[in-house]
Amino acid sequence: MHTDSDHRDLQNVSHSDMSIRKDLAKQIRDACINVGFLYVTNHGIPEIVIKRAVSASQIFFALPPEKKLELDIRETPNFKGYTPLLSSNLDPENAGDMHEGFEIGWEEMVPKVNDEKRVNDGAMAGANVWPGDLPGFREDVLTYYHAAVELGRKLFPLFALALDLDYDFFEDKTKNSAAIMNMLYYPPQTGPVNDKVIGTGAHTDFECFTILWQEPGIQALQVLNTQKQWVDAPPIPGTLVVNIGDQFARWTNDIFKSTVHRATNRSGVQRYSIPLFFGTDYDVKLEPIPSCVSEGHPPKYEVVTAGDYVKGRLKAAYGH
Ligand SMILES: O=C(O)CCC(=O)C(=O)O
Ligand SMILES: [Fe+2]
Repeated sequence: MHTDSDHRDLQNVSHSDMSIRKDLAKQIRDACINVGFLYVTNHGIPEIVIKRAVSASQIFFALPPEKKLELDIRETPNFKGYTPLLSSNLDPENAGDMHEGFEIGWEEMVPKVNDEKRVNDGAMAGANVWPGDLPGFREDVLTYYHAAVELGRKLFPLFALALDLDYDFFEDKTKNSAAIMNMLYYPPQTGPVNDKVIGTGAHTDFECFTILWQEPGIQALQVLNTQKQWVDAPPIPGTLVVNIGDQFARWTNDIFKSTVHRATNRSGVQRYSIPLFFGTDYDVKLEPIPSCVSEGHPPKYEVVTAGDYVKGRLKAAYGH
């Protein structure tokens, strides 16, 4: 999971020469079909943007509990805001996830009166909530969010090419704002190891793909390989992790692998991570791409809209 062959250099992600883009897509295809996880370099998000978002996260999670609970995710429509420790649970076998979170969806940096993107969020509509007295917090978090969304928008054409589709196949399906970002804080877990209490329980992500920043120097993320062994996916400086989620498994009738993963922080120090989950627009139906279906490989999944699907999965994770 962390050899050079798992790295994809995104320098040419939007190259004007389509054959160069197709070469890159071919490399991505292997990772999508075989492991569902890859590291990307030259991802284009400036280090300072990452740094500011992480500092903002550290300051937010250090607030007193009652301040954070003013933004309780259980009190907002459609999963925006603060998740206290142990109040989400991604693996029903577990007692709850040993992390705190702060979740946001699409928002313009300068709020618009009629933000068309957000208005079109349908099943997932609901404004972000922000702490009142943290100067610069919203700006630092949204700056990272927009940079990561921009990266995500460049990756959709690459995934389309990796599936032998036109590069713009997902363009009319990704016009709105189906990008949820979750800033995560994992307190150190020391003492006896209890397999039922881990940072983020074993799960697959719900959307098309995830772009994950993880704290350098701390091993926590693990990926389940085809032999059902947990393989470490350590943070690698200068890279981001990109992994396939269940919407892509549905689009591709399981040709792209949405791989089970989990995270636990046994490092003895605090850990932060920031996944950003990209889906197709919430009103788009998750239908298998024709070339991924055949007589020998019939459709595996019932067709649902992306919004209903994500909402259902979030409800299960947050228990409301
Ligand atoms: O914290 C991490 O490294 C992974 C988090 C994750 O998998 C998730 O939130 O879906
Ligand atoms: Fe995940």
